[in-house]
Amino acid sequence: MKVSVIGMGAVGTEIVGFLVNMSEVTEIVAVDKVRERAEAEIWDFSHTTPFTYAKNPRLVAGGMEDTQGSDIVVITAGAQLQKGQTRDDLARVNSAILRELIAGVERHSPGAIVINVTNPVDVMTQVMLRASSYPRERLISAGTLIDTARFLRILSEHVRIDPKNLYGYMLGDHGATGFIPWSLCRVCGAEVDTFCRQNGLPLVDREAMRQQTLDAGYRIFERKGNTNHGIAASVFRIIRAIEGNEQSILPLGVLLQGEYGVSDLVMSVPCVIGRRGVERILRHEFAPEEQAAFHESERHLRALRALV
Ligand SMILES: NC(=O)c1ccc[n+]([C@@H]2O[C@H](COP(=O)([O-])OP(=O)(O)OC[C@H]3O[C@@H](n4cnc5c(N)ncnc54)[C@H](O)[C@@H]3O)[C@@H](O)[C@H]2O)c1
Repeated sequence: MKVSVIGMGAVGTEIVGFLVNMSEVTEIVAVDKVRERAEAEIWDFSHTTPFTYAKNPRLVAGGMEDTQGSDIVVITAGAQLQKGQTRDDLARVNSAILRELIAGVERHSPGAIVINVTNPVDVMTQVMLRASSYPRERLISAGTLIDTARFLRILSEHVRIDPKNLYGYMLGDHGATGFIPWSLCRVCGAEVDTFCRQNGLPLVDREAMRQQTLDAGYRIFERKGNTNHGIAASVFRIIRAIEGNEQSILPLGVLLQGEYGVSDLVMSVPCVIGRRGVERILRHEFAPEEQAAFHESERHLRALRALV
C-alpha cells in the first residue's frame, strides 16, 4: 500500500512517524511546499529503519507527481493562524490552498482514499469534495476521532479503566459544538452511571466532561503551539482500518445526504471503515437532547461553510 502525506509540519511528520514505525505500508511519500523540509524529515526517518521492526517501506520526499497511484492521501497542508487573524480568515486562506491542492491529488491518484486533517476540517473537506470528483466515501475528514480519543481518555481517568475498554464518541463538529451521545456510551458494557454506581464512583458531570474534552486541544495548543500526537494516532487508526479492511466504527466527517436528517453537509457521525473508505454510515437513534445537539452542530457548520 502506498500512502502520501501532504504537509510535513507538526502533524504530517508525526503521521509519517507512525507509518514508518508501525504500519505495513510499502511506500510513504512526503510532500511539502517547502521541499527541503520534506526531504529532511524523510532523510531523518530513514535513519530509524535499521532499528525498527516496520516493513522497511520505500521512503520518498518529493512533489505531487511522486504521489502518483497512492492508495491513501493524507492532507495536513495549510496555513497557521497568524496574529490578528480570525479562524474565519484562516478558513478562507485554507480553502484557497486546498482547492488547488486537491486538483493535483486527484490528477495523480483518482482512486485514492483522501483523509483531510487541515482545519476547519469538515468545511475544508466539503470544499475539496466540491472541487473534485471524489465520491463522499473516499474523501473524508478526521472529524471528531481526536475529540473521541480525548473524551475516552478523560472518562477512563474517571472510571479508572483502560480507555480501550470504553465505548463512546464525540460527534457533530470538531469544534465548540461537538457533543457526546451519552445514550451510546458504555464502560465495560455498562451504562456510565450504572458503572459508577456499582463501583462506588461519583457520577460523571456530563457537561463538565464535554467541556473538558473540547478544551483539551486548546490547552495543548496554548502551551506548545500545535497538537500533533493525538491527531497523528487518530489518522494512523483510520489508515489501519482501511489497510486491514477492518469494518471498524470510527466517528469521521462524511458528507451527509439525508442521514440524521441532514443533507449536503460534512459532519462527524459513526462510520464503518474498510478498504473502500466509508463503507456505511451507522444510523443511531439519538435521545431527543442528543438530536438537538446534533442540529446545533449542523447550524454551526453551515454558518462556517457559508464563509468559504
Ligand atoms: N483535524 C484535527 O483534529 C487537527 C488537529 C491538529 C491540527 N490540525 C490542522 O492540521 C493542519 C496542520 O497542522 P500543523 O500543526 O502540522 O501545521 P504546520 O504549520 O506545522 O504544518 C503545515 C505544513 O503545511 C505546509 N504547506 C502549506 N501549504 C502547502 C501546500 N500548498 N502544499 C504543500 N504543503 C503546504 C507548510 O509548509 C507546513 O509544513 C492545520 O490546519 C491544523 O489546524 C487539525
